Amino acid sequence: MSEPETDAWSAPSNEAIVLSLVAPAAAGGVKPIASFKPKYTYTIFDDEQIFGYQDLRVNIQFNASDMRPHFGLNYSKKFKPTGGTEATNLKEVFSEYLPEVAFQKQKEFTAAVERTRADWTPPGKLAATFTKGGIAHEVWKGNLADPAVKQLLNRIQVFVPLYIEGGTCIDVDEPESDRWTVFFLYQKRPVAHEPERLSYVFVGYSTVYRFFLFHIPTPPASPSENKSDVSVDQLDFNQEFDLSSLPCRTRISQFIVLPRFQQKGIGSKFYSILFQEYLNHTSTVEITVEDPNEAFDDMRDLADLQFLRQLPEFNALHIDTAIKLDKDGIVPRNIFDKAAAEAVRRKAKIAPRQFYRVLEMHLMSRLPEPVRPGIVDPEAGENRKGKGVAAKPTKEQEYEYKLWQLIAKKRVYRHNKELLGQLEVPERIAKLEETVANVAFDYARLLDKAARRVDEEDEENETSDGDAVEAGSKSGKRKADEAAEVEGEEPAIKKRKA
Ligand SMILES: CC(=O)SCCNC(=O)CCNC(=O)[C@H](O)C(C)(C)COP(=O)(O)OP(=O)(O)OC[C@H]1O[C@@H](n2cnc3c(N)ncnc32)[C@H](O)[C@@H]1OP(=O)(O)O
Repeated sequence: MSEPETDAWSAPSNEAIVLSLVAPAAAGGVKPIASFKPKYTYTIFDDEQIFGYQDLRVNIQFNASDMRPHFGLNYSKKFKPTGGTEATNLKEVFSEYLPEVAFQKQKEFTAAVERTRADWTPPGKLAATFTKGGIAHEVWKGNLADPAVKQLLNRIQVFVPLYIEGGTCIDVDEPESDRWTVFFLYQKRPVAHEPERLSYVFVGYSTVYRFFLFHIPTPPASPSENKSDVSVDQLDFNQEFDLSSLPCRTRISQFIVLPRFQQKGIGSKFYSILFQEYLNHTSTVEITVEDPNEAFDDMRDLADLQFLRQLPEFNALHIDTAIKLDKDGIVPRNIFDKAAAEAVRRKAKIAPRQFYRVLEMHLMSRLPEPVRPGIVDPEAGENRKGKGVAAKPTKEQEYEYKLWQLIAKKRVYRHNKELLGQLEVPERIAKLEETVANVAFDYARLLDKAARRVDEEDEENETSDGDAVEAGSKSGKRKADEAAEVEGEEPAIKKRKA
């Protein structure tokens, strides 16, 4: 028997799968609000190919409000099982990612969408509202221990493998599920046939995990002091105490804005709301992000820069040009006021590496114009001001630039110590120079974005359940091929920024 012509029976999974948000249609049935294709399917299908169908379309529909899913298949021909080869069982594959309700009949799904209650609201509690592009948005916050939050998360987790490279779904049944907080982002849109009524349209979500911090206790100066120094030994597990009041590190784990809603400033706003939420949260000592990708990194860098620049004590940080460099080449400790910087960092609850990167970016933006790195390609041998003729810097300006480079070199060296330590000294120096040039290029790119940003947010009304201070920003693509980190701990080398 001849082998099946696999090409004729294979379909690229990124093309064959179509996800859509639907709402009740005026004349009955459902109507699509938005459709989009997955970005990644390699964790689900080998070589991102689905075998065994012709003219295949995998339709995954979601009721735009409660996100009840429906899995549907369309194809013109299915491969007949031959000698152990058979068509991929798509229902079986997707049952790992979608809840059981997704596999009910289309008419049951349609009836459920039609039945959506007019007063339906997302689970949890309303945490913040904002307006973007004239559309009202709401952020709802709930704990994973809440069955309604768990149900909604179960329905949308399929977006993790489809949109986050290397992302993994949360085990919603894990014993300590109450450590997860989920933020759901919704738009409120007028219903087509009843324009005076608004209905919820799911836009994205984020999950946040709480790590408790157990420190070796340092004796407090007074009994009332030192809320954050808690030792496991000090806790009396026979007594009832509120775990949620313990100091913690809060980690943004997954963060998704659906494709239809991207590139509109919505992700930046959502991040700022989360950041503000935990800035106001007394138990949170530090806000970190789990393995961010380049787009998220850019969004966060700009948001953090914008937020920090609102703090006078951050703006007061500067390069101390009076500092003298030792002949032995040891980098002085206080090129900027380290104690003051650390105080700002703690107040802003930003993890050390992220904070000191943003500070470097800010200090670079304050360098005198003739020495300030611009958007040039260091690998193309362009000078730091690009191909144009740069004004000649003074000696003092050159010295300030050198001090800035030393700050960046010291951090980059510490961050990549192991890797750089394997190189011979001349190579090590060259690699460090090259990395810092790339870092400067990346900062220049981000600073350019920050400067060009038209901040529409002031004209938009916004409220939140806490004090509404925003750190909104936009996003972009990152270039550096450098180190990654588990924030708050020492980093491992990974494709990210230095
Ligand atoms: C911790 C983690 O989960 S890491 C994984 C992050 N998640 C993903 O990668 C999943 C898929 N991607 C996404 O969910 C989204 O693309 C995100 C979250 C990364 C970014 O969300 P977005 O809503 O697109 O961000 P936002 O719109 O604020 O910024 C993106 C771009 O839009 C631009 N933009 C901002 N406001 C506007 C606006 N009003 N109009 C047009 N463009 C705008 C920004 O300048 C930015 O441009 P850039 O790409 O040149 O920098």
